[in-house]
Amino acid sequence: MKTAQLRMLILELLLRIEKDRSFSHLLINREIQKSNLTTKDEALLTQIVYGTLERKLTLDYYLSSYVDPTKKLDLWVKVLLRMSVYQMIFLDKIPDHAIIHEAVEIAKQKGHRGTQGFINGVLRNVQRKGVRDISEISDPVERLSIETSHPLWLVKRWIEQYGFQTTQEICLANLEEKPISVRIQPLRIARGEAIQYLENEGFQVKPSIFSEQGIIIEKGNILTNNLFKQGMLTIQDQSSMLVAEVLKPEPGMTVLDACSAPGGKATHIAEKMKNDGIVYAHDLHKKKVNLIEEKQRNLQLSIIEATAYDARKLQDKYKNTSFDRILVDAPCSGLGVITSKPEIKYEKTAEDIERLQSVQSDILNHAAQLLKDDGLLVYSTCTIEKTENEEVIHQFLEKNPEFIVDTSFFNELPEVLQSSIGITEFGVQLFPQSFKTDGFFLTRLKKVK
Ligand SMILES: C[S@@+](CC[C@H](N)C(=O)[O-])C[C@H]1O[C@@H](n2cnc3c(N)ncnc32)[C@H](O)[C@@H]1O
Repeated sequence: MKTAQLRMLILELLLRIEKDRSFSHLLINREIQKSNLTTKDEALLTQIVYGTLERKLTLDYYLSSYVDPTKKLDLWVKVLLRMSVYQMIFLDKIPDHAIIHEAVEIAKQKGHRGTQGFINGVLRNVQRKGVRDISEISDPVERLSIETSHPLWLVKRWIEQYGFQTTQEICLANLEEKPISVRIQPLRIARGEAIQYLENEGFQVKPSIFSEQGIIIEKGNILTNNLFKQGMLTIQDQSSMLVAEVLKPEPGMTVLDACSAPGGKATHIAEKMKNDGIVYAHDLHKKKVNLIEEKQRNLQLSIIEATAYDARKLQDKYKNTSFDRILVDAPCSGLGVITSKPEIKYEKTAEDIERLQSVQSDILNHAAQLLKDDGLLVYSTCTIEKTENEEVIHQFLEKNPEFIVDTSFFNELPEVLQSSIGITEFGVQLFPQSFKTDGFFLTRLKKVK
């Protein structure tokens, strides 16, 4: 693909993410599959799209020296300036004059002469005079917000919850690349065998400490690998692998997965059950239920029965059934997965967090009534918000005094994990900076005997 064409494609992708609130990773993957890009172009596209998104507030701060903030700009002009400045400041692959030339060429195709001149002028200023120094921002909280490109309200909220230093670590970790991790399908391949195979294929990998099924891929494209294509491996963040480990499902059990799509954890549970027993997997959205079925097929499992159902009404469905194990992997703000989905930090609001807490509590309250007396229930989310985690559990325990947090699960975690993360009276919160995983919360509940 010609350079100008590639830049135009990047601009269009960024515009779609801005306008349609599309998930960047889904959009990029789809585009890569469709466009037949070379590996080099693929890497450049991914880097510029993610980088521009990740650094949006920093880039706007840089641009504010040369663009009058009261001037109304078309969205494409703003995005084109951002992606150009991103390349000029954060990448050293392409010379500034080439970046400016390409931006002006794009402007030629999309706008009129005035816009070309404007874009050329702004970028030439950046080239000649450089950008504003962030260290000039005197307020440390505002500085952190601009430096790491996290909205001020979110930074303030995290500082209230975790203090300045942890918040700074969270924000910085959200800008770091996170290695992909995969889970072996243990009924089809052993971890050692998979590691050997991948190493022979030129991959750089290492075993995960989170789960005996986990492998971290440090180098190599797993999507095109045969083990992945044949369903011997599935992609899953290491933090998510903890869920089935902590739930401890056994062969022959009856398990409920209340919020299951796309089935990452349901399939892990089925693997741990040696594909013997039954996992009732539900999701609110019918379309998403297909994803659970597809994952089950790919991994050659058969005990998951997936149907669309609102988890807030589970008691109506299972009037005469109770479960050995229940998983509530609740819908959440996703503020723990900003590394892979940077747009989340700009899109979520404090109101979203409050609204989600009410859905989470509702689902947990309903699902928990279906637990057998000696059963175990895991509640998890991929967010670092106490409102969606600790507070949900706190309120649940107040309403349901027959339940307690089964803190013994902490001692079952790998020792390295135990020594680096803490458990509160409500559960375990993983941060993205601790192990290069998603930010993730989980806890295990059981009934008082
Ligand atoms: C965190 S995701 C689940 C991820 C899944 N457990 C996995 O490991 O692949 C939360 C899911 O809850 C679903 N959901 C949202 N509201 C729901 C409800 N009221 N009942 C059931 N599922 C719901 C969403 O569609 C979403 O797929």
